[in-house]
Amino acid sequence: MYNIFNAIKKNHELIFQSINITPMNNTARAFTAPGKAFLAGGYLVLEPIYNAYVTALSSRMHAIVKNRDSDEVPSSTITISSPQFQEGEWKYEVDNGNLVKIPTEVKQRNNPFLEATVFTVLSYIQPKEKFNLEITIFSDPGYHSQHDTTTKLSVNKTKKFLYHSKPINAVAKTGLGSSAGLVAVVTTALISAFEDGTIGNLQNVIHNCSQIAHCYAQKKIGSGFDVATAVYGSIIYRRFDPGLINELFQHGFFNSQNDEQLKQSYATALVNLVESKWEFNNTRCTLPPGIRLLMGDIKGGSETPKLVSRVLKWKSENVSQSSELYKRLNQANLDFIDALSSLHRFYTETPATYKDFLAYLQSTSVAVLESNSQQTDPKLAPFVNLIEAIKNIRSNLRDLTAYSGAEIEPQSQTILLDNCNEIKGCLGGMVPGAGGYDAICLLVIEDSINEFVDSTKQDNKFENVAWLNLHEEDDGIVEEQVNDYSGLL
Ligand SMILES: Nc1ncnc2c1ncn2[C@@H]1O[C@H](COP(=O)(O)OP(=O)(O)OP(=O)(O)O)[C@@H](O)[C@H]1O
Ligand SMILES: C[C@@](O)(CCOP(=O)(O)O)CC(=O)O
Repeated sequence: MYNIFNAIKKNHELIFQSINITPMNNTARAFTAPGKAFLAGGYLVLEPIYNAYVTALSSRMHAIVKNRDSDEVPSSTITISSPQFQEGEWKYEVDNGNLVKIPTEVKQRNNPFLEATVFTVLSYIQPKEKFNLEITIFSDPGYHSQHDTTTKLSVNKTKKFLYHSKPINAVAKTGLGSSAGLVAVVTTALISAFEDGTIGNLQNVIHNCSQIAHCYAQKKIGSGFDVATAVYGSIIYRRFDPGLINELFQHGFFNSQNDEQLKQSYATALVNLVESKWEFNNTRCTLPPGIRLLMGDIKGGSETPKLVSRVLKWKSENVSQSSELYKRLNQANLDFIDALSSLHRFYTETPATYKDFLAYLQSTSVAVLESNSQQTDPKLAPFVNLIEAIKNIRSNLRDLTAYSGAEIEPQSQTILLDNCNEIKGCLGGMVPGAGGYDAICLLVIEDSINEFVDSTKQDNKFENVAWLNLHEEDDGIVEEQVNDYSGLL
């Protein structure tokens, strides 16, 4: 009979054949993973048939991992510190003979995302030798409120971080996906501590482990767009089958965590899942040349789980109305994705003409273009299609708001986005992700961005918006220079 366990083991050994499972002493490596702006596909992306468009950001989560002398500790230890936050240290002591075990923090400090990451990676790799790992986390300024902070720079001034006076749970977030970035970068740091190669060939393993750990920490299976973006960068994303992870979480191990046989079969199921090929879309993308993402943090906030459960309830109770609306919203999302790729083609084929049109658009606004739509130059079509797609995404999200009662594009956000459309250089904007009162995302012509921001500063229509100092950087996980963190570690 074909022995599935041996097949899995063989594959596992193949993946790790270049990996030295004993951590290398006193070496350090640094990695970063980006935050996200979810431009198109919210709600629909919960189903594995719809594509979404997610942009990776210049705000990144950092992890520097060091292998310390294992003789310094009584048993294998992972110490994770996040020095920008009060009480930001979590220490996990584990037994190499018993790694398929949910670790407890030595001082009972709870960080479900770190706990889930340590649990998942150690159950997956099961290092045989004793280890003593030290991981330091930093998050770029965009992730959290900048209120009540002090700044520290690295010696060579390439890294700048804000230090908060409170613990992580008491500091307001801006919604860039801090937990997804954290899980992805700590997963990478942990896996890399046991290998001596580059991370390129481990990207899918890192992604799958991170998705499993993130779902485990959240106690729910979201679409995973934030974790996928943290690993792969800006992507057109269609989710994986949620059944993959559901099945793992229904394993008997979670009901009887001391049963040796269940531990073994859980580890086998985990290895199998991490190393299998997941069906999902992670096609790389990037915004067209000369077009910049501008994100505004809004005073106020919304809770994604509440919005999601309201939409899902309405959807299940209104099957035909919801399927028609989903169809229209999906078409608008696909038109948005198509418009962006036609702009890339336009630029590649005739860069000079593309730049001329961008310059023309700098002198006008979406509101003016809409009022003159009859006279618009037909050559402007690729840009007009983008503007039109954004308009259609918004009008369908407003319908979703009205039908479901979930405040996805509430009236104050409609007014704000319409006001942005009055300003020269803005090609339109939307409520990102689940929407609500958290944020807005705009596409603005790069050369107009300073003028755009300045004109909003003098206008009280924009008093509730704080423009975030970030832009698209389309890379996923990358390895950084450890020296760039000197003075901070
Ligand atoms: N710099 C950090 N250091 C330590 N833990 C962190 C850090 N950033 C995030 N976390 C962990 O992630 C949790 C926040 O995760 P949560 O999913 O609530 O927010 P988020 O991912 O930023 O949300 P959103 O998807 O809306 O952006 C924190 O409570 C903490 O456990
Ligand atoms: C509503 C949803 O589709 C997007 C949530 O996005 P955000 O966390 O608001 O950026 C949920 C999900 O995809 O998990």
